Amino acid sequence: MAKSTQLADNEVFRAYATYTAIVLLKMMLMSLITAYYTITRKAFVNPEDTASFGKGDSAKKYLRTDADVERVRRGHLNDLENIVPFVGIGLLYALSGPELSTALLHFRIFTGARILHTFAYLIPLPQPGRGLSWAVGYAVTFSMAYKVLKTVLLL
Ligand SMILES: N[C@@H](CCC(=O)N[C@@H](CS)C(=O)NCC(=O)O)C(=O)O
Repeated sequence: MAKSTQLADNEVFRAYATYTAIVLLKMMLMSLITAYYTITRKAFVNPEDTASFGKGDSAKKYLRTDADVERVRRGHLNDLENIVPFVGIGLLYALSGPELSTALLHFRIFTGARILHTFAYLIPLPQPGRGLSWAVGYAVTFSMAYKVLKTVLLL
């Protein structure tokens, strides 16, 4: 086995890497779900994607938007708006020397909140389910940013 680097020996960094990989994989799954809905609903947004259904008007009817496909796309966009900040701020946070238990709490709550947000958006669950899951994830990232600034602030 290759020799581990110092970062991989740091438990907080390992926790960060673990949960970051989980939420990024979850976000990547949104592409597959989008593709599934696009194909099963036969709702395409690019003319070239309908080519296999023939030419002219027979293919044109598949060039449309579908409520379910758009819902997954909005869920994916919301992941981008929230998971990308988590990845950046989470890395700075992991390097700012937090307690392992506190860091794990942040990472676990964020990951759980984003998974819940996806279920709430796709099922869909009645509000405020989605709103609350979004707010919890957002608050976790905010809390990590606060800790980073409290630790390293240099203006
Ligand atoms: N870009 C978001 C900003 C606010 C936000 O993320 N709200 C959460 C809780 S209501 C959400 O799930 N928004 C739905 C979405 O982004 O499509 C929006 O337009 O709603």
